[in-house]
Amino acid sequence: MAKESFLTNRIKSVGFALRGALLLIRTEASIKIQVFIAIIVTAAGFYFNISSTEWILQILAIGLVMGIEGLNTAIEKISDFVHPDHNPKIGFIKDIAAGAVMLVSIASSIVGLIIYLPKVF
Ligand SMILES: Nc1ncnc2c1ncn2[C@@H]1O[C@H](COP(=O)(O)OP(=O)(O)OP(=O)(O)O)[C@@H](O)[C@H]1O
Repeated sequence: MAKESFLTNRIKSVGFALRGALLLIRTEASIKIQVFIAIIVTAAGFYFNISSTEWILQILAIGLVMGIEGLNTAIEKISDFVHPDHNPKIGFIKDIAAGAVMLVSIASSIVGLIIYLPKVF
């Protein structure tokens, strides 16, 4: 059987990644909240006519939170798959992954406050 071309493989990988992103948004409650916040701050960006630099920082903050949330979800799924029972080590792994989401969420919230507080007050 002929090997698939580099381009075909890349296109397939993009398809798998898109399916993963859609699955994440459809099935995970926390990412739904993050998508909602992303829509609100995007609307705020247009409303307050933020600068290009502010858009770049806002888009990076949104992407970072959602990306880390995706990895956190993947870690939770792997943990539940390899060890479905209660286990302190699994709890520790899940707590660390959740901590990573919290760290980027705090940083992103601070970015949002720095952008919008001076515009509102
Ligand atoms: N198998 C387990 N063994 C020990 N502790 C666990 C286990 N599963 C979950 N926990 C504890 O419960 C917490 C929540 O885990 P869970 O998998 O329910 O994530 P979640 O709250 O659904 O996360 P998210 O809201 O991001 O989907 C973990 O951070 C961990 O402290």
